[in-house]
Amino acid sequence: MAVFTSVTLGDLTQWIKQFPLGQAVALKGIASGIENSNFFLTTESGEYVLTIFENLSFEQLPFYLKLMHHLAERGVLVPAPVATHDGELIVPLHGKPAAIVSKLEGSSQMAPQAVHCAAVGTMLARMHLAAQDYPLEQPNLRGLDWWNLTTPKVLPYLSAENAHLLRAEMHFQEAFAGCDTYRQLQRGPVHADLFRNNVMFVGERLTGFFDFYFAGCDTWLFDVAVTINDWCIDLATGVLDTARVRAMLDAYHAVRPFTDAEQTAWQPMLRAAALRFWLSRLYDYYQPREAEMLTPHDPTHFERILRERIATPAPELRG
Ligand SMILES: Nc1ncnc2c1ncn2[C@@H]1O[C@H](COP(=O)(O)OP(=O)(O)OP(=O)(O)O)[C@@H](O)[C@H]1O
Ligand SMILES: N[C@@H](CCO)C(=O)O
Repeated sequence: MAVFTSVTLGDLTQWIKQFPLGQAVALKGIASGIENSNFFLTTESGEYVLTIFENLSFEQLPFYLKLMHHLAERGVLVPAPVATHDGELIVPLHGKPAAIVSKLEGSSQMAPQAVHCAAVGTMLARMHLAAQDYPLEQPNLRGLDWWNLTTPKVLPYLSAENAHLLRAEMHFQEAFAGCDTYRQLQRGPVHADLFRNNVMFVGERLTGFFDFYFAGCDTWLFDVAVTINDWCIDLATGVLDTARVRAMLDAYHAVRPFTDAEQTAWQPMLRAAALRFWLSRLYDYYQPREAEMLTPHDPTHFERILRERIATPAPELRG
C-alpha cells in the first residue's frame, strides 16, 4: 500500500476549486510507488494524477514541478503540471505539499526490447537538450555528498567483503569526481531515476517519462548510465544486453552526440550509477522509515551490477 496520506473525494470539493479543472468526480489511490501518495483523479475536464509529497518540502518542490512544466512546453513527453488560478503549481492538502499533473497514457514496459530502449534513448537526449536553458539550480540530492553521508550509516550492517567493496568504490568515485575528464562532462538537469517503472508506453510508442522527484543538476552521462543499468540488463545477472545497449546509446547519440570525455568516463560512470542505487537500497533496507514503508527494493541487485561493471569493460558509447 503506497497511499500514506488518505484523501476522499469529499476532501476535494472545495480544494479543487483553486484549479481550472471543474469538479472532482472520481479519485482512486495508486498502489505502486514508495515515495509519495498518488491518486488517479478524474475531474470534469479530464484525467490527472494527484500527488501528495511525503518527504519533499515546499522549498524543494518548485525545482521538479517547474522542470516538468519547462520540458512539457518544449515538447518533451512528461506530465504537465496544472497551475491554480493564481499560477501556483504546489498547494497544501492535509498540511502537505500537493500537485496535479496530467495523466500519461499507457503502462510501463517491464520487459523492454531494443525498440523501447531506442525510444528511451531518443527522448532522454531530447530532454537533456531541452533542459539546457532551465533557470533553476538544484544539485542531485543523491550525489556524491549523499553517498559520503550514507556510507558510514550502512557499513556496520555489511559483511567484511561488501564493506570492502563499498569503501573501495567510494574511494574510486571520489577520485573520479575530482579528475579533469569528469570536469569536462556536460551537465544540466537530469532525471536521475529513469527506470522501467518511470516511463510509459503504448505498444512501442513512448508516451512519457515521469516521477521527476529525484531530478537534479548532474552530468548527462550519469543519467545515461542510470538508464542503461536498468533498461539494458539481464535482470538476473546484471549483465548488459548488447542489442538493447546499442539501441539506446545509438538513439541518444543521434540526437546529442557523445563527447570524447564521455567515452573516457563511461565505465566509471556506469559504476557510479550502480553505486548510487546500491547505497540507497542498503539505506532503505537497514533504516526503513516508520510504518509507512513497503517491502524495500533488493540491495543485492545493485551489488551484483556494481561488481559486474567493475569486472567487465564498458561497451563503446559510440558504436
Ligand atoms: N503522470 C502520470 N500518468 C500516469 N500514471 C502515473 C503518473 N504519475 C504516476 N503514475 C502512476 O503512479 C504510480 C506511482 O507513481 P510514482 O512512480 O511517481 O510514485 P513514487 O511514489 O514516486 O514511486 P517510486 O519512487 O517508487 O517510483 C506509477 O507507477 C504510475 O502507474
Ligand atoms: N528506482 C529506485 C527507487 C526510487 O525510485 C530503485 O529501484 O532503487
